[in-house]
Amino acid sequence: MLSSDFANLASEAERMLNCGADWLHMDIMDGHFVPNLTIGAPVIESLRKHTKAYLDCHLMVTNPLDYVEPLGKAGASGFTFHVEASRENWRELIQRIKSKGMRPGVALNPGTPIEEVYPLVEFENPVEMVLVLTVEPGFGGQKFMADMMDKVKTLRKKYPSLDIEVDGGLGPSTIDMAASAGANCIVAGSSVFGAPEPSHIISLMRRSVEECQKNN
Ligand SMILES: O=C(CO)[C@H](O)[C@H](O)COP(=O)(O)O
Ligand SMILES: [Fe+2]
Repeated sequence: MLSSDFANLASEAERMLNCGADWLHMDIMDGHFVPNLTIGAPVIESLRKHTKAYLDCHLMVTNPLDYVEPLGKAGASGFTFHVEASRENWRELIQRIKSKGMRPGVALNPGTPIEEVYPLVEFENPVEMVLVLTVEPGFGGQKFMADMMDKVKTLRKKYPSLDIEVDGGLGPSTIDMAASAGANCIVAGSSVFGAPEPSHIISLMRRSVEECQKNN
């Protein structure tokens, strides 16, 4: 939703769901972890009044723990925090996210090695999704970093049933790389909102993921 018209968020959300989106990806940025500031719990709470959709919150914030309670109350569905922002407290974070009824995920920046997320996936109370950033976090509309696909391949080999989300620069020209590497949750902002027919882009990307899953 980062590429949506924020002044018309509810109708933009409905439009994307009508175009076939499964989830709404909500980029929460604090102007500190990343050099951009977007939305927080009050906006999630307002949007929740207009939709029952899965709100997939991606927290690009320095103190994710501070957001658990407000986002839980606001009606967030998924809570994906950054491994770079939770090296001291990820165990507590996962536990608190689950206790608020949200689904925990962990994200990693392009410069962070994939090994850093293994303990969170293998923990007795694990994260349920890994988000591999395929651009530097902070802004939509950037170029897809194909070299991040090695991370996706490594994760898929190690964890065959894990939800692996790719985020940044996904669209018709990059989806096959991500899908064949093993990603099964696709975030796309500018390619979808910038298309004359967003539904065509969404179904093209869904087909690519389904084809790759069939062949594996
Ligand atoms: O987390 C993000 C940026 O930090 C966004 O979710 C991502 O960039 C999606 O936008 P686009 O598809 O335009 O790249
Ligand atoms: Fe994101």
